Amino acid sequence: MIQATGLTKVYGAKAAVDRIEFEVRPGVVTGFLGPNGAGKSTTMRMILGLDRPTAGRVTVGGRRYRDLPAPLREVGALLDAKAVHGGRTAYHHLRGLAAANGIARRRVEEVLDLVGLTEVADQRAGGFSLGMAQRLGIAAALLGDPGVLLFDEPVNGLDPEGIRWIRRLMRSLAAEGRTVFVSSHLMAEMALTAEQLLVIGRGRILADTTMTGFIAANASTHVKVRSPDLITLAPLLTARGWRTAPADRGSLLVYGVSPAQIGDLAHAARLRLHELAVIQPSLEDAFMRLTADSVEYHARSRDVA
Ligand SMILES: Nc1ncnc2c1ncn2[C@@H]1O[C@H](COP(=O)(O)OP(=O)(O)OP(=O)(O)O)[C@@H](O)[C@H]1O
Repeated sequence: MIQATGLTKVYGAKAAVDRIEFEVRPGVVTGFLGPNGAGKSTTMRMILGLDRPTAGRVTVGGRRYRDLPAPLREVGALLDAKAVHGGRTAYHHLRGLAAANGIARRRVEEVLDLVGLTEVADQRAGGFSLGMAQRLGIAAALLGDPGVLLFDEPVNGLDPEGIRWIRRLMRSLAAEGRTVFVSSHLMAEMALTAEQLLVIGRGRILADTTMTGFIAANASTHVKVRSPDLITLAPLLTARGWRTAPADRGSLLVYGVSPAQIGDLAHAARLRLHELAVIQPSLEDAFMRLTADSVEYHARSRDVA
């Protein structure tokens, strides 16, 4: 369990993290989302004792990181996969960490095997691809068999097989009763991995809820209508007070209405429908709507292709 109370970090005149309160519980994967500059890394760094809070506190299993007697056995973290001494082999990197933390040599072999690096254990980590470096970082996080795991952008640079592997790993670590806290900008991936969500914007908590609750609360289902008679159909839809938005060619999105209502309307007007589909909102839809006011650096729409 990770607990923050009144957690604050001020840089100069700016509060990067502003009196936040949260609990990250064991047994589920909790996603940590926020636009660029929202305060995610600062929060993770404070959890790991790498930054000192300006005010408030954050604890792991009831204790601040710096008060943990054997930190690696309590918390494992992947923050920056490339922050490895490049001249060392993967094995020696892990062996050094294990020795410094009183962890048996046998465990080094176990974690190498777990992340699929056994065959390259004797190669220098400096020559590793980003994907291999991510795996090595994960091996280091798992070394002390900790109950709490933090992953900052863990799927960066991974191929689809690697992404799927991480997703399964995180879910199985949570299913074993561990606390798994993961940040990512990849919404579709997060939607598949996390059950619980913590959303931050401009240093404040914007949402602390389940994945399904978050999407339901911040985005609505809508219906996609494709019709060769759209020119006639569209005004009939808006005349009913239904909000519409253009979709791809020859189709419209209609909000707050069922497919049956649209089908009946089209039938009564003797208009043809070629497609009528319920579109479930995505995590990205919900996230964009919730954080629209919290984004630090907006691209002006005409700057975007
Ligand atoms: N060492 C520092 N000195 C001054 N300002 C900082 C420092 N570290 C972070 N900040 C500022 O604090 C805010 C939060 O930054 P942080 O890196 O925690 O955001 P983030 O949510 O991790 O962003 P990203 O998604 O871009 O990684 C930003 O405005 C950032 O510029």
